[in-house]
This record gives sequence, C-alpha cells and structure tokens, in this order.
Amino acid sequence: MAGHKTAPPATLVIFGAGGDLTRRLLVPSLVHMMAAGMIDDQFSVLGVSRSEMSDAEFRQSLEDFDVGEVEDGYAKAWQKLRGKVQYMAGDVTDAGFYSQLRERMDKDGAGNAVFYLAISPSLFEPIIDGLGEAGLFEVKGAFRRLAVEKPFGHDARSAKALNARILRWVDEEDIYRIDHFLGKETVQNIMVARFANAMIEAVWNRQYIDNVQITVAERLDVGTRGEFFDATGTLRDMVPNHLFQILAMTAMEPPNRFDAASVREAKSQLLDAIRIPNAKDVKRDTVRGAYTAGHVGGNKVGAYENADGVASDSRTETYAALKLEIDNWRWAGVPFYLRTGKALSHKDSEVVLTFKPVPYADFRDAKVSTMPANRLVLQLQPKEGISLDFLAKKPGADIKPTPVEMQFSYADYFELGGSTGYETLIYDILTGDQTLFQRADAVEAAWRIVDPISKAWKSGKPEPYRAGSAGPKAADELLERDARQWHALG
Ligand SMILES: NC(=O)C1=CN([C@@H]2O[C@H](COP(=O)(O)OP(=O)(O)OC[C@H]3O[C@@H](n4cnc5c(N)ncnc54)[C@H](OP(=O)(O)O)[C@@H]3O)[C@@H](O)[C@H]2O)C=CC1
Ligand SMILES: O=C1O[C@H](COP(=O)(O)O)[C@@H](O)[C@H](O)[C@H]1O
Repeated sequence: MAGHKTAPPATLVIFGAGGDLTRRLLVPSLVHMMAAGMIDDQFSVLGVSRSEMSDAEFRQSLEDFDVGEVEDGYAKAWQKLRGKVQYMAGDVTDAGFYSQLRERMDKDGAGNAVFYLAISPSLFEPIIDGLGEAGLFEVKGAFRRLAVEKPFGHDARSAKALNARILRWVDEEDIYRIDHFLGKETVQNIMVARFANAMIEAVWNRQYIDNVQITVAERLDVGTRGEFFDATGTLRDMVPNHLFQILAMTAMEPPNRFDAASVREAKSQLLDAIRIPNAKDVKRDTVRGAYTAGHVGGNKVGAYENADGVASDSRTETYAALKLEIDNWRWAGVPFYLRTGKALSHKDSEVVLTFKPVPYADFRDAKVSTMPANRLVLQLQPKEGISLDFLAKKPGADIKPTPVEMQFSYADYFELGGSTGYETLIYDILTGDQTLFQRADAVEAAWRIVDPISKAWKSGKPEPYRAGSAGPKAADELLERDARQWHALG
C-alpha cells in the first residue's frame, strides 16, 4: 500500500454506517489508508444510518467493534481519522432527509464527495433519487461520485432498471460498482501473471489447456445473515459477481492498455462470449446443494434450514457448481468448471488450469495415459501463491516421470499485511480510476448467464451435503462424467 500519492480531499458519505460492512471492512480500510498516507487530514467521513447517535457515540461504536485492529499498530492512524469522522442519523426512505443532508454538507463546505451505498440493495433506488433530487450530485468545481455495493440487482431486468435509474442522475464515469474480490491483490495478479509472463500467456488457450476450474470455498456458514441469505442463495450471492470477475480476469483477451476503458472492454467481451445455458444445459451442467449438520474445523455447525432467519422448508442453495462454455477462438471446447459454497471443509479460493497431455510419450514405465497432467494453480486465498505441478525424472536407472511441484508463495516475497482489499478500491474511487469496477453492460451480461439457472432452481430442492465436507456428491459426478475431477480443497 505504500508509495501512493495522497488522494484529493473529499468527504466519504457512507449510507449504512452502523452496519457490518462499514465497521468490519470500510473503516478499518480507511485506517490502513491513513497509515499508508493514501488519505490525510483533508479527508472526512460522514456516516448515515437510522439509529440516533452523536459523533462521539458513533466513533466509540467503531472502536468497540474493531478495537483489536486499532490496537494492532494502527492506533495513530485511527486517532488521525477519528476526529474526521462524523455521523448523521436519518431514515433514507424519508424524502425530507436529503435536504437536511444537503444543508449539512453545504454548511461543512463539502466539495468533493463520494456517496457510498453500504446498505440494503432495496434502498439503493430511493437513496439515488433522494440525492439526485436534492442536487447532491451536482456541485461546481468538485467531483460527486457514487459507489454501489453488491448485489447490483437480482436479475438482468432489475440490474438494467437500476442502471437506468442511476444514469438519470450520475454519468457512467462517476459510478463505481463494487466487487470486493477485485480489491484482492491475488485477483489483480491474475492479469500480471498472464500478461507480464510470456511463458504463461503463450500456453493460455485451447491448444494447451484441457479445463479450467474456479473455486471459492468457504468454511463460514450463513451465521447471522440467514434472512438475507435465504432470499438470495449462493448462486446469486457469489457467481455473477465474484466468480465471474475471476473468470473474466482468467479468460479475457489482453487489454490494449491497462486503463479502465480497455480492461473493462476486454472483460465485457469475455462475458458476452459465455454461452447462456438453456434448460437442458442447466439440468446437466449445474449442481446445487445445502449443508446439513456437521463439523467444520472441529466446530459443530447446525443444518442450514435451522439457521436463524432461514425458513424451515427452505429450498435455497448454499453451494453451487456449474460447467460453462466460452464461445470464442481462444476457449472453444475448453470447459470452465465453477464451484462455491459455505460450510465446506476448507477456505480455499483458486483458479486451476489443467494442461492437455503430451501428444506422445514412451518411457518404458510411463505412457501418456499413466502420467498426471501438468497443472497451474493460482491460489487466491488463504495460502496466496502460484504453483505448478509437473513431471521430473526420479533419480535412478529407470526413466520414471514423477509428479513434483514448483511453488511461489506471496509471503516469501511480499507483505500482504492486514489489508481488507477495500483500501485499493476506495483509493481508486477517490482518484477516479474505474479499472477495478464493473461496467453496466458487464453486470447485465453476468445476470443473463445466471438468470436461466436461478429460474430453473425455483423448483426442486438442493442436494444435501454434510457441513465440513467438500460439497454434494453430484458436484463430483459433474466432472466424473467428463472423466475429470476437482482439484482437492485445501
Ligand atoms: N457485510 C459484508 O460482509 C458485505 C456486505 N456487502 C453489501 O453491503 C451492504 C450492507 O451490508 P451490511 O453492512 O452487511 O448490512 P447491515 O444489515 O449490517 O447494515 C445495514 C445498515 O443500514 C442501515 N439502514 C437500514 N435501513 C435504513 C434506513 N431506512 N435508513 C437509514 N439507514 C438504514 C442500518 O442502520 P441501523 O443500524 O441504524 O438500523 C445499518 O447501519 C449490502 O448491500 C451487502 O450486500 C457486500 C459485501 C460484503
Ligand atoms: O460478497 C460476499 O463475499 C463473502 C466472501 O468474501 P471474502 O472476501 O471473505 O472471501 C461471502 O462470505 C458473502 O456471502 C458474500 O456476500
């Protein structure tokens, strides 16, 4: 994080300031940014949520929540930020609130501002209209930007409607659709691994790659988020955003330049090439599961349907796996297998590229059919790194090709520190760099791919899998049918 120029002076207005995202991720990121000099005392925060609190109580509530972090070497930075943190109680569904907000911001002399929607998506539209009608997006000589959290819509239609609503008030160049996976160093590194290394990009295509697997496995269960989760499900919570962003980084063409226009164009082109599954594809190529009681890392986890806020007859999935095809010259015929789920045996996010076998080998004891395939594993979290599985001759009189592994670990070279990933994203919003944010057409394209799956999943039930396992059996069968298997978790 070091080596950045300080972002221009600005006020960050956070809607949902009393919520989990603000306390757990946004404010800690601001503390890290202050420590790294990415923001300074020209930066301020105005938190907005329903509960009545004074500025001092709001600051205290942040400290209570994150005291460990603040004590952990960031105390000075927090003290610097603390005095710049203010709070305004208000109900964002109340039209009168926005003129009060305007009055307050005018009185404070607020120029540059970012309105950050860290609040329930059902409130996005009223807030955007409220800000627009109060003229809060237009201030001469200053920028006014909008940052919108996920989920951006719940299907293609609603995403399109939300985009249209926002564009009534804000230009596309001032809209920052957040996907926090793009703030992760290892996700950004997919571009560097591919486009800064000739030996990697040279084989990154259908001629050499047999299949690609993208996994985001979590040990976490739904915890306290039952109500939100039961209405959303793993497919919509994770796939059109996080998994598709990883997929786009992995499969897109090299952008002409590493700027927002080129990178976002390359990603959009890729999403546009993913084949939209028809009813038969959904039946054959998708798997959904819901966890039953079990143990994750020694801790007892109850069945999903018994979690707080979850309907006892819930049909919501906590696991999703799918096989997708990309209809373009680079990837035609190469299956992309995606899986993500909660309460699994390991936390493990990775991209695995399995290579095709060599065309011919005759080593007496080893033929092509008996030799394991080469495999490149981009380990996104938690053991950040890259490894390459290949074959080497085992010393001895025979020629015995034997599996070995070459390993790069981030920890051996770089400090990832306690960064949340939001530091880069907030800094980019303040400095006006949209490279790591989603463009409207890409969000809508992603929903178009997922919509037929969620529609088909309205009937039937997810397959049970034990909490602490690797997921439902049908997910293994999805690959076994193609004579392949998932890369082991962990
Ligand atoms: N939490 C996370 O890890 C992640 C969250 N997100 C997204 O971020 C957003 C926020 O999530 P999260 O922080 O978990 O949500 P929470 O439910 O924890 O917080 C919601 C906040 O919104 C406020 N609020 C609700 N209704 C109103 C209203 N009518 N007027 C003013 N304020 C209101 C609440 O205020 P009060 O407390 O005063 O009632 C509370 O501060 C969602 O879009 C979510 O999908 C995205 C990625 C990760
Ligand atoms: O957006 C979300 O992401 C988290 C996983 O993010 P990570 O950075 O902790 O890997 C997921 O748990 C949550 O359900 C989803 O809403």
